[in-house]
Amino acid sequence: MNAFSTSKVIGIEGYRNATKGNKEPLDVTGLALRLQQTLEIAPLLQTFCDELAFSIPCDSVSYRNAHTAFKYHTGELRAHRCRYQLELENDYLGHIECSRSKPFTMKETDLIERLLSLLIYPLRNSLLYQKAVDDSYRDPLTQIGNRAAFNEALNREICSFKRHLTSFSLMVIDIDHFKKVNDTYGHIAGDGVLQSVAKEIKNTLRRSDEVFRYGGEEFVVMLSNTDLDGAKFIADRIRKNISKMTVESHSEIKVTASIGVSATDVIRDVNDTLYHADKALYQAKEEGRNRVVVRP
Ligand SMILES: Nc1nc2c(ncn2[C@@H]2O[C@H](COP(=O)(O)OP(=O)(O)OP(=O)(O)O)[C@@H](O)[C@H]2O)c(=O)[nH]1
Repeated sequence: MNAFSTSKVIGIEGYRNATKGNKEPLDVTGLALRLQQTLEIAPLLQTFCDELAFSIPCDSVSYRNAHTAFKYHTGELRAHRCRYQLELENDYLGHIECSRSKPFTMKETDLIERLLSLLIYPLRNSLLYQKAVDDSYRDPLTQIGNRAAFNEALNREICSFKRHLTSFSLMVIDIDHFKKVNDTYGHIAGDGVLQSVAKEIKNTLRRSDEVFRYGGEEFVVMLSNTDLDGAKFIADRIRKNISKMTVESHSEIKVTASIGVSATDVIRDVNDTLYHADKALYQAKEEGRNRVVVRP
């Protein structure tokens, strides 16, 4: 048997067409209210899937958003599928796909479209909310996490250390004589340097490690499950890579950075790890810059 597959773009027009002549006992108001109870995308989709399962037998439902890379999947994928691109006033809201082992009837796809039409407004609100949350944790210049994001990540690591003694290391990275870069080449060039440094640090790290812009020309790197030796090795590599990097559109600018490193220790208070990394940074500055100083 060949798989039946349908693909369609659905927006508010889809709703108007799908509701024409539909006799399904769908509690539109009740569902609309339930869908408005959360701004989190996963619980919203869960509510939608529960309603869908109640109205139409489906083996799987998956959602993905190509703009945010968010994915949601429930159930087991089967051969017969109907797939919709969700749009509202030309805003792309993602793709949703339902599957099962027997074909969907026209009446069923009409009902799916009706349900989707109830989903799209709450979904757009969720996506806008998620974007606002993401933006509040991101530095707009370098597109890496900001200080608020770092504070959250640090709290998570501190809790994990207290509960399971999982070690972590911190690196504080400060660009040397950055004021001189701004004074000599201008603030736009200075911004370019910050972007290049953020990119260089990110490219040097493993995927599991995170870099944040702590403020001004200072960055913090969080290395989970990494001891002091491992952190020093990575810090040396970052320092070297920054000193060799080329700043886009300003190849004449040479940049170096000083790095202070510290790690958790069972004897010392875990809350002081940042303080010690910062102290190590000051020592690196005092000792002549463009170097890594480790403070156990
Ligand atoms: N272009 C640009 N400059 C910034 C930004 N944030 C902070 N700065 C500049 O960063 C510079 C920091 O200078 P200082 O704190 O004196 O440090 P420094 O010149 O790097 O000297 P050392 O750290 O001692 O090596 C100041 O000139 C700030 O104006 C930014 O977002 N963009």
